[in-house]
Amino acid sequence: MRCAHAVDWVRAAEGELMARLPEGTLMQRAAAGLAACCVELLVGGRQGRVRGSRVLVLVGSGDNGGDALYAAARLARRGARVRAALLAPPERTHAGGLAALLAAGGRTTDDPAEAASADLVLDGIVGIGGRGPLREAALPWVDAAQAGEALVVAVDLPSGVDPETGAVPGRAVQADVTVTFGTHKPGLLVDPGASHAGVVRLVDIGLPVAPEAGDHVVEALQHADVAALLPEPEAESDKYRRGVVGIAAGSARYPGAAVLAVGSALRGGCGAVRYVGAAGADVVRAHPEALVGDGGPADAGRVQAWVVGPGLSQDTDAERAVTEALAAEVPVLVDADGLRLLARRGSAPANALLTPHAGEAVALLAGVGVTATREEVEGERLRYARMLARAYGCTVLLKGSTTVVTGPEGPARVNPTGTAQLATAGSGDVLAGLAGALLAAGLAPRDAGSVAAYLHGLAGRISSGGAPTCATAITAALPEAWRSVIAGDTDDGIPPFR
Ligand SMILES: NC(=O)C1=CN([C@@H]2O[C@H](COP(=O)(O)OP(=O)(O)OC[C@H]3O[C@@H](n4cnc5c(N)ncnc54)[C@H](O)[C@@H]3O)[C@@H](O)[C@H]2O)[C@@H](O)CC1
Ligand SMILES: [K+]
Repeated sequence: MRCAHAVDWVRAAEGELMARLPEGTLMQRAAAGLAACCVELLVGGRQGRVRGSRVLVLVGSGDNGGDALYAAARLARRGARVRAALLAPPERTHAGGLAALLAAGGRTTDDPAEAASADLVLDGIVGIGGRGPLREAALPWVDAAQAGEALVVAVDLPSGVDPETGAVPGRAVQADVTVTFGTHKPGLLVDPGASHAGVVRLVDIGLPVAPEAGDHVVEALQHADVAALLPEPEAESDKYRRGVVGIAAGSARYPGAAVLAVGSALRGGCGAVRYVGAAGADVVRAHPEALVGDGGPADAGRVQAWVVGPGLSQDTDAERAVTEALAAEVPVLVDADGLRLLARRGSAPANALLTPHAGEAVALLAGVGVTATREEVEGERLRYARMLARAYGCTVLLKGSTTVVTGPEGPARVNPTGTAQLATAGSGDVLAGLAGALLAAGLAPRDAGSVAAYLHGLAGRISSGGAPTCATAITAALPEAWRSVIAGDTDDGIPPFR
């Protein structure tokens, strides 16, 4: 599991550690890790070696600039031609770092053309002390670097990305690689910040970051974590013991949503799928193994979890389905039209899992008296997901370029497997059915939501392979995604936090 800690925690943990270590130890650990990563990139890059390669360091006024300068000094000692652009006045530039770089043969520069011709640009403008967008003085350098061929390596965090939220309030560095110290920062794991970070490398500087300590605020599952959560049939299992999921979805106008949700639920690890709603004939035709009833959730017989909402419409039958599913006293996943109906109530049972996209999140927020736009939700998805979880008193899975799953308390989970190819009609219905099946199989709402998002993202990648995909193909790829997780295949192929 990858964990991210809040900035205050990082500063406190660094303070405690620094008090026990000789001065400068942590910065040297950070700089050594950063330099090692740059060496690897330069050796693997167009120069094929460190000696003679051109490195430009963008240096801000804080310790982030210090890290960058010390790392650059190490590269200069190995023969790189290093230039430093000092973006802050000399008295606010890290003195020790600058002295080390000059002693190693590096020079300062005022010429942004250096950024255009560099092999590697180090962004040491701001780290966890950064607030707001890139400032004026940095722009010519960053523009030249991004227009050129250089690999852009962000030090701790791409400058211009909010460390806590991942918000990008204006211009920010677009990094190829981010080398972060001690722990991930939340802004690296959540879009839009995550999309600016490129591949994220973590350098251990000795902070006590074990997930078991529970000090982190954001976490991202990896293959092994998901494998440990997946339901597995036991020798004595039968379809009822494995769990039955009820699906109240689809309408005369949108039968496809029901067909898709049932199809993914059938591949989601529970024992049986019961369907109720207006699309029974279509569901049976597509999935003869589904159990189909004509009443509402209250007449459906026993299930271990409900999924209510995909393609349901918002008429009185739909309203009844939502009311009955919520009253069933089993975990209930509410999606799509179900969310619009739920917004009118302004609350949900504690074992509910709400799965809005940003637009539905806006409606849910309005239901509890909060006005926000879609763009605001997408810009600060951690904050709004948490706000919804607290207001409705249950677990919320906020879909989007980084899907966030969170309860009212505890770390938020962000999904690392997503791909823009998942933004296709019916994809949400597939996710809902899959998560509902996992709920019925006994996973807690947070686990069911995050495991479903993980598998759904993998299946999207498998079915896409870079080409457009569709909801039916995503469903068909779910077994392969599941197998790759339990086989312990490497998850290196997943660009981190994209
Ligand atoms: N605290 C520690 O023990 C360690 C800190 N480390 C490094 O130190 C960094 C934190 O250092 P600082 O606390 O000095 O903070 P930063 O270096 O992140 O930046 C703070 C400085 O930047 C200015 N600033 C804020 N927003 C800006 C913006 N948008 N544009 C330009 N300037 C802006 C502030 O006025 C302040 O002078 C970490 O990100 C990490 O790189 C590492 O060396 C590891 C150890
Ligand atoms: K930085």
